[in-house]
Amino acid sequence: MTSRHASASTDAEHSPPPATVRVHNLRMRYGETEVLRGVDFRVDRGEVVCLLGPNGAGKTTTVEVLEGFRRRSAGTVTVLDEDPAHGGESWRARLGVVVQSWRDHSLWRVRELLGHLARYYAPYSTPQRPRPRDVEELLTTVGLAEYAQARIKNLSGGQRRRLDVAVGLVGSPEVLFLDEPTAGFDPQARREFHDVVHELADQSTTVLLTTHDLDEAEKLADRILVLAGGRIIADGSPEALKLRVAGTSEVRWIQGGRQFVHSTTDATGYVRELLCQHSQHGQHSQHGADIEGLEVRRASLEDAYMTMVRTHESGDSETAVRAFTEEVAP
Ligand SMILES: Nc1ncnc2c1ncn2[C@@H]1O[C@H](COP(=O)(O)OP(=O)(O)OP(=O)(O)O)[C@@H](O)[C@H]1O
Repeated sequence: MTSRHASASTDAEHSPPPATVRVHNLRMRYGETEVLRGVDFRVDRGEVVCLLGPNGAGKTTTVEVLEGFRRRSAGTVTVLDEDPAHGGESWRARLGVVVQSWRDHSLWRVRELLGHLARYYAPYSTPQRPRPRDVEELLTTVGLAEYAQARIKNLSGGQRRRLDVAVGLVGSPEVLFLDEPTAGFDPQARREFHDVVHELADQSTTVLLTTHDLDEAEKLADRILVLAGGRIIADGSPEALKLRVAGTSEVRWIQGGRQFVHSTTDATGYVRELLCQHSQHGQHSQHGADIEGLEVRRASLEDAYMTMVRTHESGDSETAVRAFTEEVAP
């Protein structure tokens, strides 16, 4: 556990901070497909929250709705007490955004682009939050000082991503949305980025980021949200989620040539039931195949998450939501 997590929980015990982000019954439909089916969560001021979920779960969609870039199908959403669908320029200036792919301005030089964006934020400066951030300092913070004069098109993927992060930070945002910010980062850049996020949180900046990296989520997040099957199926601190799965085990077996995995808090009972059910059906049962390769092991957070993802990807998202909610959700 980092000191960041410790101090956040101590503060929260004394006075709950105001919500920066409120999402209630958010729904999003693309044509016939309903991607978000009633998403509920809140993010308090100064919290770092990681949104996890398998590919296509709707993480980017959710973040884009919060940023005001995408109009939701239904539900109530506020960010800094405004509905993002109607947020004006002064609201937008209080937000920082790092999108997943951003490929404009390739002929600009790094310092030139940041300086240009910085000027946009100057009218929105307040005594509590001077805007913009100092561009030279920011270049150093994100490790781009020696590339200040480079043209953006000549940056490597990881350097480009560092610039994306700098663009998100230049306006000294009160809330920062980051969509897979460390994709393409080398380990050093990743660690530096984690330090930046910890500093932001210390300055009461609210951070919502998506990632596929559970290790990163565990290091950064005060709270983890897991989105699957169109809903938030787990919401808790990394420690709380780990504690909840610490008592669970994973039962794996092969039947009819297929691998099965089930998470349970009662591995013995589950295995007994599994074998009994099977022997009742007998060799000529409708299942028709023996259980082989039976294995029981204690599940980690990653195991539990992967079980949910596998079930989800097999097309049985209702079961995935149910299974993971039973085991993990608070
Ligand atoms: N503009 C769009 N029109 C139609 N379908 C879309 C659109 N944008 C996203 N989708 C679909 O909505 C679903 C959710 O996409 P989204 O990008 O929000 O998921 P994600 O959780 O961010 O995925 P990943 O982890 O792969 O980035 C996907 O099935 C995607 O194909």
